[in-house]
Amino acid sequence: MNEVASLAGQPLSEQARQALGKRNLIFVGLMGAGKSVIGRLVAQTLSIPFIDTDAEIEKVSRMSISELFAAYGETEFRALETRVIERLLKQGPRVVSTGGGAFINEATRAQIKLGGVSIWLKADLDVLWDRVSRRDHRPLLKTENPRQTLENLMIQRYPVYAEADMTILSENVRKEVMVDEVLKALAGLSGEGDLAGKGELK
Ligand SMILES: Nc1ncnc2c1ncn2[C@@H]1O[C@H](COP(=O)(O)OP(=O)(O)O)[C@@H](O)[C@H]1O
Ligand SMILES: O=C(O)C1=C[C@@H](OP(=O)(O)O)[C@@H](O)[C@H](O)C1
Ligand SMILES: [Mg+2]
Repeated sequence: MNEVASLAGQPLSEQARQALGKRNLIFVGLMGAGKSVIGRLVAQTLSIPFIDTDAEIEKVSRMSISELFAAYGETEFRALETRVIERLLKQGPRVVSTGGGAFINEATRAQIKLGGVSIWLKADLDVLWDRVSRRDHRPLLKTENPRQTLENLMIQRYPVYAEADMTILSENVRKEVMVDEVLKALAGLSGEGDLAGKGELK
C-alpha cells in the first residue's frame, strides 16, 4: 500500500499534514491573492507555526513596509527580504506567506525552491484589484493608475510564479473553501511523486 492509500480515511487536514511531512509550505503570488490570510488559516488547520515574511521584515526593521520602501528603496527591501526568508526557511517546518515580489527575486526564488513546497495562489485582475483597492498600504501601488500597475505586474510576474510547485486558483469563494483546496493539493503529494522528499528539512 502506498503512502496516500494508507492515509485515506483520515481527516483531510491530517492527510495534508502527513504528506507535507517536515517541509515548509510557502505561499507565493501577487498582491491580494490571499497569501497572508489563507496562509494563516492553513497553518492553523495544520497546527504548523505560521510566519508572514512582511510581518517579520517589519519586526526586525521596526519599520512598516511603506517606510522601508520610502527610506531605502525597493532594492534594499529585496535584500532584506532575501535574508529574512533564508533564515525563516531554516527554522521550519512552517507555513510561510511571502510578499508578492519575493518569488520574483532570483536569489529568494532559489531558496524557496530548495526550502519546501511552494503554492502559487493565482487570481485574475478583477479579483486582485477588488481586494487591494480597499487598502493603501502597498507602496508599489501608489502610482497614478494602480490598476494598470497591477496588470503590468501580472504580465511580468505570472510566468515566474508558474515555477511554483503547485498552483491554486484564488477566487471569491469563502476562505474555508480556499483552505480546503490547499489541503487537497497537499494531500495529493504522494510519497512517490516528483515532490517527494523535496525541501525536506534536515
Ligand atoms: N478567498 C477570499 N475571499 C474573500 N476575500 C479574500 C479571500 N482571500 C483573501 N481575501 C481578502 O483579500 C485581501 C488581501 O488578502 P491578503 O491575504 O492580504 O493578500 P496577499 O497577502 O496575497 O497580498 C484581504 O482583505 C483578505 O481578507
Ligand atoms: O508585490 C510586491 O512586490 C510586494 C507585495 C507586498 O506583499 P503582499 O503581496 O502580501 O501584499 C509587500 O511585500 C510589498 O509591498 C511588495
Ligand atoms: Mg501579504
